[in-house]
Amino acid sequence: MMITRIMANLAKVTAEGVKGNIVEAGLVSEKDVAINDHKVVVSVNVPGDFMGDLKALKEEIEKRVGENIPQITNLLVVLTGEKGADVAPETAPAAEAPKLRKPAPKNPGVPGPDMRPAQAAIPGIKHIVAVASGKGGVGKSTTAVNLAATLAALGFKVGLLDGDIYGPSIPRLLDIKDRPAMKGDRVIPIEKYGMKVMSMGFLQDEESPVIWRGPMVVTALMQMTRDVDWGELDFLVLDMPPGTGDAQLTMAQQTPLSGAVIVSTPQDLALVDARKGLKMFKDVDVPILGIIENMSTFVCPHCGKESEIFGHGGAEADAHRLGVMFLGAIPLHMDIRVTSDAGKPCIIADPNGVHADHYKKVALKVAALLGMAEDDDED
Ligand SMILES: Nc1ncnc2c1ncn2[C@@H]1O[C@H](COP(=O)(O)OP(=O)(O)OP(=O)(O)O)[C@@H](O)[C@H]1O
Repeated sequence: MMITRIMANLAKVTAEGVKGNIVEAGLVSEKDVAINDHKVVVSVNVPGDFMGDLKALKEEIEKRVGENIPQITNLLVVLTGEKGADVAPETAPAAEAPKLRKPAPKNPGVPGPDMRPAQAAIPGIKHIVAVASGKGGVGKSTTAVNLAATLAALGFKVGLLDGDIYGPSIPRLLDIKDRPAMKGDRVIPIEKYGMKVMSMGFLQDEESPVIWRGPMVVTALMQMTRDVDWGELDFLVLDMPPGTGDAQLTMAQQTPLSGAVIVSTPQDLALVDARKGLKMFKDVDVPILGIIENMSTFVCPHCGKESEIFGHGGAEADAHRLGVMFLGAIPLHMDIRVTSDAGKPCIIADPNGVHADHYKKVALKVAALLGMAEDDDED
């Protein structure tokens, strides 16, 4: 079995101040190795008192893991833990935190071995905006893709990161079948519709998803945020995994977010799900930019008549009651689903259409809230 051979290879790695090898010392065990087909992700937990050279340790692990296992086509080694986290952000000196973000709470109470204070900003990226939802299926990814593509069409430099590594849908929503290239040890994002896009989906097969465990989700995402050659960006739109579990919470805490946008359907907003999303970001001190109501009204594709199936209108009031901004409403419309399925955001499929207009309003509001545009919309 491949896992046995990988563990044997890992047991060949020793590190300064670590007793025996890294397996014996408990830095890595079978549960830290994810194998998907021919792709392997190894997450190694470096203790806080480790005094050795982290980069050398990472390189040594990278060199050893694949020895005599030619079947491995992709290998991702992630150092986690108090110390290990220092190795990835080589490119991230103590830059100024995004201006909206308050300093990290001293004791945010986030569980997990790789808990650290909020990250330093990533050089070159002005704002990272998380798109989140309290639960799945509300159209979060569709909204993230449309928001990012619209910002790009408005002239901003935009990256889109699919953080939904459990079920990455962005390759499908943007009809991307290419695999990203590497430049040195950095991944070059795929360019599509004027955006730079990165997704775990580019590295895995749709049929056989990787089984991720909490801490690995976070470290994989951090690598995708920092080890990708994003260049200069005004916005990096981060499509979060749906829900508000520990992985999402840690992710929200460890990514230098300028703010979060919550996507909700009208019926969920009145319920607890959207509130959970809000609470999650508040708990880790990430500013909530506002709520986008998705599938707000139903527009009949035959007669064009709008029906408020879910009682549209309450969402805005609910948002205000919850003390957050209402960023706009996107109707439930067949065209949005059809163009998404065809891999085209609305702004590309019909740049002057009514749906593109809805997303433009939302995108401008987000940009304005982050000080990147004037918002002349009255509401
Ligand atoms: N405004 C809309 N009008 C019509 N269809 C929509 C709209 N928004 C999303 N959809 C459709 O709803 C489905 C779910 O959307 P999407 O995959 O974006 O949801 P999600 O919240 O990201 O789901 P997941 O929980 O899988 O991450 C898709 O088929 C999408 O095309």
